[in-house]
Amino acid sequence: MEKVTVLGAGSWGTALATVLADNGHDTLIWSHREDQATEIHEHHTNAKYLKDVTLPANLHATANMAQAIEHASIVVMAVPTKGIRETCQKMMQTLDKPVLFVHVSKGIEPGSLLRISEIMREELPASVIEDLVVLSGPSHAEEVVKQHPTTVAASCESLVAAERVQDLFMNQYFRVYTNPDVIGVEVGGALKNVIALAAGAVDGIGYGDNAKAALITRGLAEISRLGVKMGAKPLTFMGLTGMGDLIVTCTSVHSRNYRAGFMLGEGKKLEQVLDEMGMVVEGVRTAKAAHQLAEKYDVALPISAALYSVLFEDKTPLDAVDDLMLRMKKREMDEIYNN
Ligand SMILES: NC(=O)C1=CN([C@@H]2O[C@H](COP(=O)(O)OP(=O)(O)OC[C@H]3O[C@@H](n4cnc5c(N)ncnc54)[C@H](O)[C@@H]3O)[C@@H](O)[C@H]2O)C=CC1
Ligand SMILES: O=C(CO)COP(=O)(O)O
Repeated sequence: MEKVTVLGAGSWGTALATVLADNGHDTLIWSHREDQATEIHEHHTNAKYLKDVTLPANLHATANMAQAIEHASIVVMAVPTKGIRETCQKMMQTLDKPVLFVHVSKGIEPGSLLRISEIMREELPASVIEDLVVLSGPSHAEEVVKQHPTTVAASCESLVAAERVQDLFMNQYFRVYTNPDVIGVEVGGALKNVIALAAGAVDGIGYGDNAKAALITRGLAEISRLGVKMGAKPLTFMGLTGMGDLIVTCTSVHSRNYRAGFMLGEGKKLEQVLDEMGMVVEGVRTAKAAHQLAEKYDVALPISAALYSVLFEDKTPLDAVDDLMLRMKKREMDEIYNN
């Protein structure tokens, strides 16, 4: 049995804490909100994020970071990308021992263009990082808490650390593979949210399955093209954290990115969409990062660029699709890895 603290009590932090508690680990979840910690600890619910779910009785919660850190030999970082730096800084007020970190967030920081593991290594001294493993893949919280079969990958250069995380989470309904390609896993997880916003938008416009299949396929091409330039292995994008997560996010009603995109396609403005969602829509910030990454690495990311113009340049989704369809002629395969 391991002593695990999950930082972040939204849908994903709570669902993963449930898996850990189901596996018999001594699991504590930390929320930055006192009311939410109390709800989880005393009532075994987290109603805003996981409706009609009763959490395991052996899952505990706190809003006290010092207590959360004191508890842990393993820390799971499950806050949205925007909160990663702040949470690391809060943690460092008390953390003075090495722990194994697992992060499960999917984003790239605009401006710095850092992946989550890079942000964490920037904020945390090496002396407190025993190892840092990424856990990612096609995994909606709403299905995990129902114990529906789910597969993900634990990614770290150290196979020993990746296997420890594999053992920590793995059970009958939650299957974990290992993958040493941290860059590919993080880039795939972050960029699929941008494509999912676009997939939601084409459905919101009222277009059909042909358009969505095109977005998924060409979306994977542009994610791979960028990822390879950033140092990822091409094959990773064919796996769970690439194609797998892209499929689930572009096609599931559970996806906040897909649902936000759908509303954009219906003609709603971004601000209104984000208000209505009330949960994190990671693809919006990552679309900004993608825009900057395209320039930095000199890679064409046409779907991400079209989405960016809808989100931040007031282009209508219909016009953005027209622009994509009328781009200059291309060969399908030559450009995937050679731009
Ligand atoms: N929901 C899902 O099924 C999955 C989510 N993820 C990723 O997990 C990460 C977290 O997402 P969710 O839990 O789904 O989001 P959510 O919107 O359901 O919950 C976010 C939680 O983080 C808290 N929070 C916001 N800012 C914070 C900060 N600065 N410091 C501490 N806590 C803060 C909120 O109060 C809330 O409890 C995201 O990067 C997401 O892409 C990954 C796989 C599946
Ligand atoms: O990453 C996810 C599923 O693997 C969750 O996606 P959303 O953030 O779009 O809900």
